[in-house]
Amino acid sequence: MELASEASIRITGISHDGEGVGRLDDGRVVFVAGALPGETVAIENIQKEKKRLVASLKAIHQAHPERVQPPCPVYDRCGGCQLQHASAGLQGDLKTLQVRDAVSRIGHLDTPVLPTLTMANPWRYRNKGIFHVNEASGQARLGFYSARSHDFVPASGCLLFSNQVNTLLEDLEERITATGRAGHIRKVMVRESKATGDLMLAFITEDQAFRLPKLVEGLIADYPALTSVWHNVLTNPRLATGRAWHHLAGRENIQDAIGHLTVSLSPASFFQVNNLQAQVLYDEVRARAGLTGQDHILDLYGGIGTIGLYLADRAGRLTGVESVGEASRDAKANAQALGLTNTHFVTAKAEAWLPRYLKDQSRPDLTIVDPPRKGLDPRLVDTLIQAAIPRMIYVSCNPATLARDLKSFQAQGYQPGPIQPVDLFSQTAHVECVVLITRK
Ligand SMILES: C[S@@+](CC[C@H](N)C(=O)[O-])C[C@H]1O[C@@H](n2cnc3c(N)ncnc32)[C@H](O)[C@@H]1O
Repeated sequence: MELASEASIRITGISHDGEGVGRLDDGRVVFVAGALPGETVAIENIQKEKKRLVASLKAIHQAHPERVQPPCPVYDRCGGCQLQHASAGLQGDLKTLQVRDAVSRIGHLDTPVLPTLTMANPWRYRNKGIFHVNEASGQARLGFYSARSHDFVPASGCLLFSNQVNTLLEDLEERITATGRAGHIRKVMVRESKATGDLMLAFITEDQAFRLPKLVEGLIADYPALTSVWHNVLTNPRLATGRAWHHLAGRENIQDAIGHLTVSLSPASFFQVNNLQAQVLYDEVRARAGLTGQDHILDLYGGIGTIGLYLADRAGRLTGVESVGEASRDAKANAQALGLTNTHFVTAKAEAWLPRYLKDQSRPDLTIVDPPRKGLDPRLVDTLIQAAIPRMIYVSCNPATLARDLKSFQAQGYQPGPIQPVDLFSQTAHVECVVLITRK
């Protein structure tokens, strides 16, 4: 439904999706992609989208002094980045604002939010990407979808990936086209080790079998850096990848590193997408951990064990809990490779596992939680509170659910310390946060 054609407004805030936020003359809030706080802009196509008003940016009357020209040629169409029109410094300030807004508006908390730790060089940092395969007039292209749509945008040459990955993607477009069977492949996943330069590639299809073995043989022969190739079967289109992984060629795992920690990971395992900033994030965890060398650390939502293993030199004992079996197995292998004997990794849902564990084990000295965007399961929050867990470090990739969960902890006698945002996702609206939560 279109409500008014045009208006001129002042942008006063930033949404969690990176849109500028302002008000129409009648006081209603409107979200404008591409507009920055402090700017005066002309907007058009003011429409209701779900429960909010959105508008297109028509012209900028007064630009933010740190507005920059987005370097990506498809930025206005691609849904991957939202903040390329802001300088790197301004992106950090906007993320700090986003976190402050979530903490006060959703959490109703006065917890301080520290300035966001940003990257010195905020480009070509991503170590993983999932690209849609699109076929038009017989030519296969790899790319992303526009924001909130299935409009395909070609993305070979993406500035968040290395030249090596972009070269592979461009060549892959030609090779997939040459098979004449582009429709067989829905997506491809690429992982690049920032430590070794090795590449892992996965072809994602709806079919149970992968039917282009010659494509794999050719790639392995021509790309020495391509050390691992997989097939993933995706039957639920709402997911990024399916549960079934079949090994096609090369090694099963790829090695990568976060700071001093070298790890091995399989294709199904979660790994922070930005190695350099993951180290900054983990150092922030370490700075809050207050470890004595004897402590028992519980690393919930542990992935391949990286946070716990990063701290293991200062721990007496480490228990990791992760719901994806492949990731837990990687965690065990990683601990073994490091020669650690004081670690234990469990495949389980943290909310189901913790109550059972606490029945016959003493409370951990430090509990780390690092959930996906939906935040902590309410049952886990209840268990942590009931057990009077003394010290927790919450690592979050979603300020809104972090604020919601902090509110629950604060209401039950916990004190969140200052929140440290870390920018692991430069050019996008996403931000990671670390906070220590102690029992009063
Ligand atoms: C944001 S990642 C963090 C992983 C790890 N801490 C790191 O820094 O790489 C969240 C992890 O939680 C896992 N996960 C999701 N739901 C879970 C649950 N209910 N219980 C345990 N782990 C879960 C995911 O598979 C994923 O590996």
